[in-house]
Amino acid sequence: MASLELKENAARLALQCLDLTSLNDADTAEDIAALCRRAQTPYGPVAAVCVWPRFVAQARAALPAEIKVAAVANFPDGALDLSRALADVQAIATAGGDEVDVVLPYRALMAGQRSECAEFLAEVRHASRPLTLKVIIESGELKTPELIADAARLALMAGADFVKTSTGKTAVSATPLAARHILSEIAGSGLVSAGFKASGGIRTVTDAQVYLELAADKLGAAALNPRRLRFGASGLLGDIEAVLSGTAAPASTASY
Ligand SMILES: O=C[C@H](O)COP(=O)(O)O
Repeated sequence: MASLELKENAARLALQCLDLTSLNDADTAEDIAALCRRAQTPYGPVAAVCVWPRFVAQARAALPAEIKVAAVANFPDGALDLSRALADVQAIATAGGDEVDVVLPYRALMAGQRSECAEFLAEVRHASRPLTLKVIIESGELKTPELIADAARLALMAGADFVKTSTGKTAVSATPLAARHILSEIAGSGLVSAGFKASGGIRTVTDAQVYLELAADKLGAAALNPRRLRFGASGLLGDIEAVLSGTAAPASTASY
């Protein structure tokens, strides 16, 4: 298949799997209105928008049901603060949100508080049902393959629907290496409905192609859909649209 066609296919998949994100401290209602307009592109809808809990009701009212509204909990610091996380979950659910992206207390995990983290996730999972739950493990801070794999296992054992790499607020966000470790845990879990979300620093279709290839390799090509794969990104949509409108530079290489 020609590389340009592969890149267009990647752009289409990335669009279908995109959690179009705005998580700036200074976000306003006008910013979120603009985000919701951007979510409905000439090439089709994104999977979801991802916002602060205080914007969930506005986003839900502005969007068709096919576009999910995700919001963040325990974000971005990932404190071991269950009451705050549960308050975020409650706010998201009450406002009509569809999906919760909760930050794992990753510093607590690094400090050896594994059972506390498991309990935290179990409580968040319980409180967030029936919403989709994504657990942000902050792989760039965990750093080692062992901790990244263990965090992914904890998320999956708690019943997370997705394991998500990053908040986008730390020095290192999604990396292909971290993605490989997380995808291996998802594949090894045997949970055929569990998915992967790459987030933070993904700006181009070429960036996204790397994760599409990894997901296809580890989970199978049938998993390249928004039920199993998401991209969390604030800046990727522009390049997706450029590729789909034919104005982007031709792809160099791609295969999956
Ligand atoms: O969850 C998604 C991230 O916060 C987005 O990060 P980004 O602004 O680097 O795309």
